[in-house]
Amino acid sequence: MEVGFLGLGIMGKAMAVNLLRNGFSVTVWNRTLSKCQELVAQGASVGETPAAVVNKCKYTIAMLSDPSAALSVVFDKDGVLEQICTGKGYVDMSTVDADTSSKISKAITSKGGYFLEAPVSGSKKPAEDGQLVILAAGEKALYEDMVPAFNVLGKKSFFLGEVGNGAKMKLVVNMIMGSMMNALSEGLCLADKSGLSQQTLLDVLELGAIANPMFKLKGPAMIQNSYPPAFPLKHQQKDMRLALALGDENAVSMPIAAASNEAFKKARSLGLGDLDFSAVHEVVKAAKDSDSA
Ligand SMILES: NC(=O)C1=CN([C@@H]2O[C@H](COP(=O)(O)OP(=O)(O)OC[C@H]3O[C@@H](n4cnc5c(N)ncnc54)[C@H](OP(=O)(O)O)[C@@H]3O)[C@@H](O)[C@H]2O)C=CC1
Ligand SMILES: O=CCCC(=O)O
Repeated sequence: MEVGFLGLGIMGKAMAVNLLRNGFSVTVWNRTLSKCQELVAQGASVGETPAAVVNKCKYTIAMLSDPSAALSVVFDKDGVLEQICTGKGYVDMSTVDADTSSKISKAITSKGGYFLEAPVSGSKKPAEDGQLVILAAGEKALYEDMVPAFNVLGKKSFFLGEVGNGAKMKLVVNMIMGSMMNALSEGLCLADKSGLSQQTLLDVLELGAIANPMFKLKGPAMIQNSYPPAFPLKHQQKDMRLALALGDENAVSMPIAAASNEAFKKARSLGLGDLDFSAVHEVVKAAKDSDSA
């Protein structure tokens, strides 16, 4: 199966490599074109523009940072829209809001193309290991065509119906995740300030009802003030912002998410946006230090 792949950031690179390793023929494009070279070394071809990739491939996947990037790659000069046509499919796996996804869907389908949104749950390591959870919605026939690729990229795919449902599900999941990260950070601070071992707290959590892979993976590094980026904090803040907007639209009060968003925003303002989202711990710690001063 030949696929195009647009966007070789933390996630896109790992996903494209996985497709190559599993026998897919992959043509890649990235805004910073030099990042394509690592993929070429692993057997990929390069398209000079998104339009060139779509022209070459029946199916094109995108994994881009945010709504503005997702729109730009489709609508700008040399973008996807210039070459999409009947018989071609476009699969956007970026985390965006439902409105962005709908705009892209309408544009693609107006040219006769098929559109699927397919954001993912799971981070850098699951992307490398083909263990993502895929939250697809849109054109069912395209979903079925993509099953061989989704089986390589993920451990489970959901088809959630009409365009927007995948985006919304992803935002709900990440809203919960961002709030959980803030709760873990506060817990680590509380343990520390009250004379308890943070590592022992993690050991206790791991054995109880709220054990989860995120606490297990991120907790030990947080204790060491280490935040190597797997899921960049700037993207988590974008997801909190988009989830809060979804809450506004539906009149759902989300005070916990709103407070967490403020902490992520503060972290961004301190220049921590490119670190892992667990770096919000620095903001939570600083607040606790100033409270006790
Ligand atoms: N990291 C993670 O754990 C996860 C991330 N996601 C989501 O996946 C998406 C990608 O995340 P991730 O790989 O971590 O992000 P990165 O920041 O590592 O990569 C972002 C990608 O988007 C490209 N890009 C940014 N702006 C533009 C633009 N205006 N036009 C064209 N391309 C652009 C970047 O190109 P360039 O190299 O030129 O900067 C890069 O290829 C995001 O929506 C994120 O929320 C979903 C699940 C997990
Ligand atoms: O959007 C990012 C999700 C990260 C994760 O699921 O671990």
